[in-house]
Amino acid sequence: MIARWTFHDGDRMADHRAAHLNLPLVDRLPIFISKGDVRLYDDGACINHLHLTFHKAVGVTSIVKRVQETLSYLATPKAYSTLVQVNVITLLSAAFIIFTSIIAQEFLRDTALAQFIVQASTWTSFRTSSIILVATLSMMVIMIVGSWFDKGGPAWSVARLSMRWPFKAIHTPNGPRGWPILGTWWLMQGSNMHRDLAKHAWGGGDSTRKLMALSVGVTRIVLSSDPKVAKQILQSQVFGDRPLKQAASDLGFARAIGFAVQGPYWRHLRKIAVMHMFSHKQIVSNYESLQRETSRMISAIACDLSTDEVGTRVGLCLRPYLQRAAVNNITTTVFGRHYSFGSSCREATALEGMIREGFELLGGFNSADHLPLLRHLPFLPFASRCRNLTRQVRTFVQPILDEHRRRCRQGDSSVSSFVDVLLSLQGDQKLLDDDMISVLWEMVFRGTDTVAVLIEWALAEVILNPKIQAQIHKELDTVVGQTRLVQQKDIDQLPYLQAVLKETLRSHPPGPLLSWARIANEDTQVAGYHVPQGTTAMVNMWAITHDPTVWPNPNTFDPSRFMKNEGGDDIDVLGTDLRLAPFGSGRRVCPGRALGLATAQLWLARLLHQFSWSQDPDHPIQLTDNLKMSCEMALPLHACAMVRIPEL
Ligand code: HEM
Repeated sequence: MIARWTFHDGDRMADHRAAHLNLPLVDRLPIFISKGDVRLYDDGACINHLHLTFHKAVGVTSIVKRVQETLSYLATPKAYSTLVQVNVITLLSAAFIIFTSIIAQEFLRDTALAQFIVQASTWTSFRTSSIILVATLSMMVIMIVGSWFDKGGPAWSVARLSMRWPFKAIHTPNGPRGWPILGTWWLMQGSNMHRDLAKHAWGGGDSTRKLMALSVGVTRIVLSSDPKVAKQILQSQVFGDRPLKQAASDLGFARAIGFAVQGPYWRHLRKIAVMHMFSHKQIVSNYESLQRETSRMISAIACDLSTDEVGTRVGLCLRPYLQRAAVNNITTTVFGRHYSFGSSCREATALEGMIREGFELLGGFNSADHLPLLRHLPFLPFASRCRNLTRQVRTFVQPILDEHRRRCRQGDSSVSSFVDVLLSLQGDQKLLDDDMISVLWEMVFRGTDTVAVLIEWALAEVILNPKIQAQIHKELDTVVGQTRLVQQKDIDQLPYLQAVLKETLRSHPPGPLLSWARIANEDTQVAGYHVPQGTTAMVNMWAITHDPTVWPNPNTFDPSRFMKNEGGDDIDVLGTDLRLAPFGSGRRVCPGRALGLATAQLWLARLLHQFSWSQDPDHPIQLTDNLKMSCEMALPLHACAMVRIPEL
């Protein structure tokens, strides 16, 4: 490669090196250099080494440009948080100096040393720190007051200030006004966050429906509630990374598929996931264990069914059955192991505890993700909880890896679980143990609650709509009959059951905000708005699936909208059609979607084939959301069941 480049006066070296010459970045500061040391590389080898001298034309344009660059830097969130830190340090130093002079006066009294300390602190350090303090406080007050008047909250105000200086017209998205420093904090948490965000997006008209600006502390966010704009975000390479939350980072998830940054390592993991862990062959080979776990769940439910003294059926809380089956389903797939929950099995209890703790840490709102200074406060237990969990997970998973290795050495080369898949990788495909633990543990987190939550919602809707239940029973009896159990191969012949599941995914997407957000890795345009690098991008899938302009009568549970023979649209839910993309879309689409869907279809089919369900009069069903890591029913589903087809 022979690269030619004419440097113009005032050009930024760093940009040219990165953009045109493929040269290593030496400095990223927005400064203009007058002398340059340029090396040209071809395939890593230095082929030319030039010393260039630039002659700066000192004119009005270059001075304005220089001021503009400096102010742009000052108005970035990074500079803003530096300002806050300077302020805190200044306050502490001032307090320290006052304290020292008081002590000196008190203990050294009229000695020469005391007089020196008092004078020095009064006239030098104290004054200097006071000036810094007043200056930083005034800047903060100006920024805080300014941000109060700006749409989208303070993080957006800071970004706009940086982008628009001096007087550039940049089109940025609109959004609700935020509190100083905190921004629209109140909108970004709570069990109904997806609904609140949808109300704001719809309330602001077409522009905020397409793209709404929000701020939480220093985090600048854009949120889309429109299928076309959502597609633009999710399928773009620019939004191919995720913001690394403190929990994800402390739990080692930066080395797992969900949070690894786009690059050779992430591509390697995705390839392993697509080709080995979630390949059609692997999913088919899991059918047997899936059937076994489903049978165990159904037997447990059947075993606990009872009637009271007058023969009325007693209701069951279904959540524990679904959750435990989901954990076992995923642990047999991932580790090749089944756990006996509810017994005195210590491993099962530990596993349940770790999963619960992981959900709380990863699914909860952590202020330190948005105000990084808080991470340094020693009395917040978040970091130590993450460290404890990481230790526990390692202690739990490492022996499983070791045991699989031992079996392998003894000649057992069967590949039946994800652990086997990862251990069977050879050469440069091999992963380190710690990386394997992160990958496997992420699968356990992601694969566990989603399916259980989905089936709980599906059963609740079916029980509330007896006609729908009757139609599923009719379809099942026609296709499967009453003399055998549902098999995986029957699912294709059950279009109505599939439509019920799709309608559940539409009405109650398990990840209404697609769970984990994306981040812009460079400045870009979305829906005609400028979105700066580092902006967190979210999609409100719940808002899309409840938008009457996208789905007529969105609040009615109507599976026929997916039945072709009833005039419906049998759309693909795996990420191609953004009107219903509960598994996300693009390069970060859920790799476990086929497995998750196959599990949910079999569970629903078998639960409805083998039981007839009705409301528990003591616990009327309420369709209220509770958004945690996934969006579950706020009140767990209680229902009465009558056996239609016993476990064979
Ligand atoms: C009903 C079941 C499921 C639903 C609704 C669901 C939903 C999602 C969603 C919305 C995302 C984010 C996609 C995006 O950013 O575009 C995701 C990512 C992910 N899911 Fe699932 N999921 C399900 C089941 C599973 C299962 C069973 C597994 C694994 C065993 C799994 C593993 C993952 C992983 C590893 C990611 C991160 C992918 C990446 O960032 O590259 N999911 N899932």
